[in-house]
Parts: sequence; structure tokens; C-alpha cells
Amino acid sequence: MTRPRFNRILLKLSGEALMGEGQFGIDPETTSRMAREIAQAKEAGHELCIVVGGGNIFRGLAGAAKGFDRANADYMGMLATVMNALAMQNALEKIGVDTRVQSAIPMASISEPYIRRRAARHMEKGRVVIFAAGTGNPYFTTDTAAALRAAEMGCDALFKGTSVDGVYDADPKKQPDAHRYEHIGFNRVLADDLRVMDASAVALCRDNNIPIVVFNIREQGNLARVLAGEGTATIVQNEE
Ligand SMILES: Nc1ncnc2c1ncn2[C@@H]1O[C@H](COP(=O)(O)OP(=O)(O)OP(=O)(O)O)[C@@H](O)[C@H]1O
Ligand SMILES: O=c1ccn([C@@H]2O[C@H](COP(=O)(O)O)[C@@H](O)[C@H]2O)c(=O)[nH]1
Repeated sequence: MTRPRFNRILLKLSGEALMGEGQFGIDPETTSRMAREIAQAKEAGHELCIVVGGGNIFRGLAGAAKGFDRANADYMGMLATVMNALAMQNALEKIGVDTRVQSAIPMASISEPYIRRRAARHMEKGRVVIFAAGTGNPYFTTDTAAALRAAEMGCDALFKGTSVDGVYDADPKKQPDAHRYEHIGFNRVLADDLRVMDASAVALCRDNNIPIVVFNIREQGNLARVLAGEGTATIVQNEE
């Protein structure tokens, strides 16, 4: 089975990938490299919107484990994604890509509030819309925000750019001999509890028939390759 070409895509950018080789925060060189890859994808004719994660700065679950109130910690995590969104906007605009940041938590001085129809209009005008602050609700992750925005924006697919090159039958960082799937059904991912993405995101994509392409964004040039249907990735979709 080959991978189809997807025109309008939602790119979920891992917060952790923005660290580059570091252990925390935002690496400007890595952010610029990703911006160049996004610009290249636009030049190739794809329409893109982006959801950025926050794992390079703060994750709610980790905060809760250290004693923070869970909902408060999640809000802190969402604020982390706003920083990443602004960093990505800066990198994209530096190379001439028109962008808008829309935040699910209104922050009038630095971004637009999330307004679906307005985001759609930006996309029609060729702008890259960067969705910040996840869903705006605690107890969720940016994977679910990505699935939600992909559905709202009528995207053909959700591309999850992360630090592994696909979906495995076990976490490859814990089990080095895990097997990578080329294609896998949504229901199998859920039934086998494969945690490359959270279950709510997978279920939302399944119910709205939005394929998920999981690929390694840390590898230079990979976004272009997977968009062209090449390179290493896993496609998660409804089985025929
Ligand atoms: N079955 C699996 N197949 C592939 N990866 C898996 C699997 N189970 C767990 N993982 C882990 O899922 C991780 C990717 O998801 P994770 O939610 O941690 O990051 P992200 O969403 O890309 O980043 P961030 O939270 O920083 O935005 C991988 O690093 C991998 O170790
Ligand atoms: O809808 C959402 C999205 C995110 N959060 C919090 O933000 C952090 C960072 O997001 P990642 O998806 O882990 O990169 C997440 O750990 C949550 O604490 C949220 O509460 N709601």
C-alpha cells in the first residue's frame, strides 16, 4: 500500500523536537530549520496549519507528579505551547512565510484568539496558522488539540512530527527490538494501547476519518519526504 498525497495538512510539531540537541527550551537553529522545511512544504503546494507541543518546557503530568495542582500544571503546559508558537512564528516570518498565531486561551496582546472561521480565512489567503495553548482545557494534550483543529480546518491528514519514526508494537525507546508498522488501523492502536499519541486524539481522527502520519521531525528533510509519500513513517487510518 502506498501513501496518498495530502494537500491540506495539520502539522503537529513536538515541543521536545524544538530543543534540538539540548535538554530543555527552544534551540533557535532547530526552530529555523523546521521553519525552512515548512516553507518548502508550502512551496510544494501544501496548505499547512500547525499545533505546537510544550514538552520542551513544561508538561502538566510531570508538574502534578511534583506536587502542583493538576489543572494549574496543565495551564502552565498550555502557556509553554504559546512560547513555542511565538518562536515558530518568528522563525517563519524571518524567511518570509506569512503566519498568524491563534491561542485557545485569549492573549490579546500577543496573538489572535482562536476563531475557526477566521483561521480558515487565513489559510485561504495562504497564511500558516499556528494554533497555541492546545485545546484551552486542562486534562488534554496537544495531540488532542491537533486532532480537533485538523477536523475543524478540514485537513486531509494530521502529520505528527515527533522523535520516533512511526508507530511501533511497543515503545521503541524502552524496547529497542520493537517492530515498526508501515500502516496500522486506528482500532488496533487503541486496542493495543500504543501510546505514540493519546487515545482521545486517535479516536477523534478515527471518527472524522483523518489519517495520522507519524514521522521523525528531528531528521532533516523528513517533512518533505513524508509529504511526498516517501521516507520512513507510519500511517494510521481506518481499515477498508
Ligand atoms: N507504540 C509506540 N510507538 C512509537 N512511539 C511510542 C509508542 N509508545 C510510546 N511511544 C513514545 O511516544 C513518544 C512520542 O509522543 P510524545 O507525546 O511523548 O511526544 P510529542 O507529542 O511528540 O512531544 P511533546 O509532548 O514534546 O510535544 C515517543 O518518544 C515514544 O517514545
Ligand atoms: O489541550 C491541552 C494541551 C496541552 N495541555 C498541557 O500542556 C502540556 C504540553 O503539551 P504536550 O501535548 O504535552 O506537548 C501538556 O502536558 C498539558 O499539561 C493541556 O492541558 N491541554
